[in-house]
Amino acid sequence: MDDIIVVKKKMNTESGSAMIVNYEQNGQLQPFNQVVLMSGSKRRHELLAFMEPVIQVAQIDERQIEATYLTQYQSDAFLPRVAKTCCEISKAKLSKARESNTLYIAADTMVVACDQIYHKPKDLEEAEQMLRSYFGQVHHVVTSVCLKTTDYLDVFYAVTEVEFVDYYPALEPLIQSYLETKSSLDKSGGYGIQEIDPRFVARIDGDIYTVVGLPVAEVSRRINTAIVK
Ligand SMILES: Cc1cn([C@H]2C[C@H](O)[C@@H](COP(=O)(O)OP(=O)(O)OP(=O)(O)O)O2)c(=O)[nH]c1=O
Repeated sequence: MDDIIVVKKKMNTESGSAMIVNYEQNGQLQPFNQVVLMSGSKRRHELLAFMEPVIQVAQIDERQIEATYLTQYQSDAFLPRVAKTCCEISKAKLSKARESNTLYIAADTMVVACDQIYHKPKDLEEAEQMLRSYFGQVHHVVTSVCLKTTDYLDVFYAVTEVEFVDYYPALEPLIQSYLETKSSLDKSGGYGIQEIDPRFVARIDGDIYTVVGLPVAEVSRRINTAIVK
């Protein structure tokens, strides 16, 4: 993709990596009388509840798509390479979305830490390794979004930078009690920013809802803008 455009780069951070980037745009949003959110994520359901969406879940092989596009984008720096790959996963979630008068929405969230993609942990041991690796470090959370009506496609990604505090021993019981909840297991990167102890977090640079799984203000803005056009 040569036509990647940085739409917004509002955050004046040291690394300047909190941003929203267009990936693919075609056509104009058409009138719709229902919204379908293609996601099994409870967080996304809550964040988009104001649109009263119908919920469907796409069955796709995310790891296969990931392998294909990480190869295709291998000349990019790691973060945009992952983010573009993440966009392809969101697109794939809508590949069978064909009903007319319907706005389809899909998203995908990936955590990039230590130059790796952190997926959902396979067990609590992996969740613990992921969680501990964040302390004293900066990592990035990418959420891609695909908006689709019959002749309209808008795919973009948002990046939020998250910094955890340096580890200190008094955090230990807080880490343990978070892991005991087991709620890390269904989350990319093994944690939920909305549920970890707030003392873990030193800084969030970007939209916190990008971390939770859907940059909902940007979604809402794009839909409204498209309607006005
Ligand atoms: C990093 C992070 C992720 N998450 C969640 C959001 C997503 O539900 C999940 C990322 O996995 P995804 O594969 O993006 O989504 P999903 O499998 O839950 O749902 P679907 O593919 O059907 O849309 O991690 C949080 O809730 N909080 C966080 O801080």
